[in-house]
Amino acid sequence: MLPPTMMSQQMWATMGSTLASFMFIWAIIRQYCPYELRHFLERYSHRVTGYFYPYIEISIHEFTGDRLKRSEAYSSVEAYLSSNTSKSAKRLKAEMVKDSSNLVLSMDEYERATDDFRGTKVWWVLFKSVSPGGRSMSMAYYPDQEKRFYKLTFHKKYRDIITVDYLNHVVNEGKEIRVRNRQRKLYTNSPGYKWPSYKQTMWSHIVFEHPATFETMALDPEKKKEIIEDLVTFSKSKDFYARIGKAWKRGYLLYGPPGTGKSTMIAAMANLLAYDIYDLELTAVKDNTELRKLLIETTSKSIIVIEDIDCSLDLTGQMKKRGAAEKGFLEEEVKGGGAWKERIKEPKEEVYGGSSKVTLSGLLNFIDGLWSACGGERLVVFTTNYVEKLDPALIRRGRMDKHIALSYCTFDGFRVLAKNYLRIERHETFDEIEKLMGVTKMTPADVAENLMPKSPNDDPEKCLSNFIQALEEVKGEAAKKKYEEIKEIDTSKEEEVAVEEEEGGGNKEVEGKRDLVANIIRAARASE
Ligand SMILES: Nc1ncnc2c1ncn2[C@@H]1O[C@H](COP(=O)(O)OP(=O)(O)OP(=O)(O)O)[C@@H](O)[C@H]1O
Ligand SMILES: [Mg+2]
Repeated sequence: MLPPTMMSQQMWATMGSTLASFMFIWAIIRQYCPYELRHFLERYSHRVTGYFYPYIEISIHEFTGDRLKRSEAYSSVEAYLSSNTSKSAKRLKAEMVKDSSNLVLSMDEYERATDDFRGTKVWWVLFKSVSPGGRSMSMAYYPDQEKRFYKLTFHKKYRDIITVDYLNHVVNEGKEIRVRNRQRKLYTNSPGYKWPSYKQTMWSHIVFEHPATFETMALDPEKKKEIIEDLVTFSKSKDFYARIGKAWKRGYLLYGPPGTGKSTMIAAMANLLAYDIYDLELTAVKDNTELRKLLIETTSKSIIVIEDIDCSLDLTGQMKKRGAAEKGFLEEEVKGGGAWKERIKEPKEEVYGGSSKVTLSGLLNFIDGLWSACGGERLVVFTTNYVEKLDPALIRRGRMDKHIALSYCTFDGFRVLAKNYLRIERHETFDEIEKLMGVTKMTPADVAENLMPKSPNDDPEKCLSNFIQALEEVKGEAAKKKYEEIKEIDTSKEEEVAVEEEEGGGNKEVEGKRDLVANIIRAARASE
């Protein structure tokens, strides 16, 4: 059977005149007949037309009920049609839709578009009706109200396939298109903020526009490939997680010295998967109940981040006692670096009225309790400089499924940064740089800083020579430090030797050490 749009001219003419006569008679009846009769006729006229009109129509309105919220179904249909029917529709409109990152094309009003679903043809039309404005009883003026709705028309013999399968397909695909095109957000729970009762969410947000990608990250290529594959596999595993009965989420623990790219990697993850980020400031959370509320408000396709987890929560009961001892540990860890001193982190002050009552068990519940399954498709990422300080329960597999160590910059990492910063892939100085990087410890943050032009006239050659100089300095500093340490041991040993020699014996170990110290001093002087 032909659709209404494709009937022959003659059929249209016959139908048109019948309809006109019918409308005329109907107008007279409406005016003169009593309400009961009119109501009866209205009910049965639909049935009568149903006998000779073999099409079914479904309307999807933009606003329903109180007009406060746009209908989800309408938005999904709009997104679906914008990508699927833009080829068949001839009049389209382009708009910058709220929360969308680019121009969105959609069918213009009264435009018809066809779609094909498993060999079944359907027709979509966007209609607009205007209800006239006027004055209310209080004489306040209210404007004309435009109501838009999509009308879907299909033959009645396809009722089941269209009302169930096709509509589901349209809504699901439309939702996915909306997620893909949306403006991504960076959410945070502001510390100490008193949430007004009318405010519906505990998160505040800005548009997320971090430029980091895995391509621009200085990371061992094998490791990079492994992490990307892990993330992409996760994002495509909805059915797998459902089959094994596990909530669709995955925990990542990123650890390493400051400036090795933990925060940068989170931004790269979000950009790879087009996820939002919820940056959770744990010390600003009053208690476990508030933590759960925050969790419930997060949406799917997002990364929940807790940075410096060791500084955020008294996981071992030792947080306040830490300090100097850990600083010492960290200095040991990053002694090869330069700018690390400013980046050493103190345990964070609790900001919620000075008494955050979030406990370890509250946090464990947050990660994998019953509530954690709400929303689905989420990554939970913890970062820390002190992985060994964390409670094993917190980071066991299943909670933090993947542990990623980020460390000092390798030569491969340097090459990525040289390509990003200087647009150089190969240079005669690279061999020397490779040798120097083999014996020094420099974080990617320091490498990046040293590759930056220091004046407007610095060309890539100059930046590379600055970098080599910085590597030499780090090497010299490390050698000096080693020398100081050995000298210290040596002095104490010398005292022992003096006693032993007085007693008539020699000490081979100390003699060996002396040679080593002499070599180190020579190396340190050479590098100065
Ligand atoms: N692996 C990397 N690749 C590219 N750039 C990096 C990398 N690591 C660090 N950087 C650069 O150094 C800066 C600091 O890095 P980032 O903030 O990610 O370090 P971090 O590991 O999170 O440090 P912290 O432990 O102090 O939070 C970044 O802005 C980035 O420019
Ligand atoms: Mg960081």
